[in-house]
Amino acid sequence: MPTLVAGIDSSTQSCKVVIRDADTGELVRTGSAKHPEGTEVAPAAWWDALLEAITAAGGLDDVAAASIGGQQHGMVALDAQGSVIRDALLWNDTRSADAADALIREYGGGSEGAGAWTAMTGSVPVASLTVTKLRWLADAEPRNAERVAAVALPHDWLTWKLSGSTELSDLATDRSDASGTGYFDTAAGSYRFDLLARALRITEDAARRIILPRVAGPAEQVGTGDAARGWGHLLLGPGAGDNAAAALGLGMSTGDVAISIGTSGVVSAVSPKPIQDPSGMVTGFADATGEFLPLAVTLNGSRVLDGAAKMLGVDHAGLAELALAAEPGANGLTLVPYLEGERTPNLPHATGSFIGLTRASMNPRDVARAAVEGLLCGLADGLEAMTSQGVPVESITLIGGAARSAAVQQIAPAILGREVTVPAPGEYVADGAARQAAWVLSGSATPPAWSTVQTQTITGTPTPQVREAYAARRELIAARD
Ligand SMILES: Nc1ncnc2c1ncn2[C@@H]1O[C@H](COP(=O)(O)OP(=O)(O)O)[C@@H](O)[C@H]1O
Ligand SMILES: O=C(CO)[C@@H](O)[C@H](O)COP(=O)(O)O
Repeated sequence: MPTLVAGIDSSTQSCKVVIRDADTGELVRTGSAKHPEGTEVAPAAWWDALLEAITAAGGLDDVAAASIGGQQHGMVALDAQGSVIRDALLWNDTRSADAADALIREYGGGSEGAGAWTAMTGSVPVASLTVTKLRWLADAEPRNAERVAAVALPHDWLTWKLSGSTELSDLATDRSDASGTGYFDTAAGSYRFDLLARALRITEDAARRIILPRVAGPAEQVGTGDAARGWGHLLLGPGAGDNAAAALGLGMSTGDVAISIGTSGVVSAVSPKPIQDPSGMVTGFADATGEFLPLAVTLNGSRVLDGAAKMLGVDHAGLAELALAAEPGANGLTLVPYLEGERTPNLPHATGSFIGLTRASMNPRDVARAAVEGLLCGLADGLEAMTSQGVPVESITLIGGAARSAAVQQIAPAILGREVTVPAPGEYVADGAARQAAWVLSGSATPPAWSTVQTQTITGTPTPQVREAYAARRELIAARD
């Protein structure tokens, strides 16, 4: 009987579980369950979905270790009894945009404030980061803020739930997710209680009494499963932020870039040194192995295509067919896809716009093409921001739900100006978590060398004119919103 490990991806839209052979990485079974809609979610819904996905994956009775990768930044505020104080504000909830501005102003504002934050944490605060959500809580719901005894992130809280513990001191996380809070010094690898204090408008002494999950090493066991559920045999890994878990699942190293098109659009790259970008385009997070994982993240990923398909009355295959039937540039039509506001660039109150509609372009093919091109142009901007920080780019791998779109796969090389590789459809975040679990189990210095991911390489003729048109129109929207 092979030794089995479980990897979990608790992402924005769903929870996925993969069970793999710890030695070879071979996929044994899977399960998934949906998450509720919305940018404010009761963490209990993630727990229910995790239990459902575990059951769908055949349970954990024969599994030796598990790790969780999760959507980053979500604020899970706990009281002294370990109860959730209010629904979690997710990474894509923009109500804390003013709080982000205020936190930057308090350090000098503008480039001075942004520079101070990158020096302290690696990132400029935007509404996505937990620190801004805590400031929002302090200002909008002071009674709730007063009750905060611990702050966790989605993956930390779920790992704690898997353990069955109700002791706040058992909360544990990893560097990758801690680095996305905005109160963690990513370069030094330690919490900044002064920033937690500032966020909550309390003294640093009071902030030090708030429990933040212990930051475990990349392959450190953080507990065991809940014995009451029959999981006492299960070793628990520290888990990771979803993007860091994906990097582990893909086996990325310096020079490799992943472009993930899930709910978020993410450009990520492994870096041996911390990245600090005061422009805020690139966030200087950590990875799940001891290195760094700068990201450029948009709020508008797969749902741009979900929305376009719905508008055109087609499914995803139909949308891809329409987009591929159109010419590059969509007859002059551009979609600036800020449907949920935007984070990169930081335009939390922006809305989306079709620009350049004419009688020639007002047809389903060009609308579909503009949707795919607009989505990819936002990601190309993120890639450019990454290279401008000196991050090397040798290969680009497309992952996430919308990377299954034939149109995304075919049009990406033209917009990015580089070939892309597309791995077989899979759950790379959950796979990375499973690899971490196998690493924890092995006790070895490096993650297990599972067989490499099979990929297909796709090339295309670059279409810089499409990006130029997009850039000009993006600036119109930035000036407007
Ligand atoms: N073939 C496809 N073409 C375009 N989008 C797709 C396709 N298949 C799935 N998606 C979209 O991918 C998203 C889910 O991807 P996923 O990476 O699991 O997201 P998340 O990690 O944010 O929960 C959904 O918005 C879904 O509609
Ligand atoms: O905010 C970020 C990263 O900074 C997002 O990438 C979230 O981590 C959500 O990821 P998906 O659920 O869209 O994959």
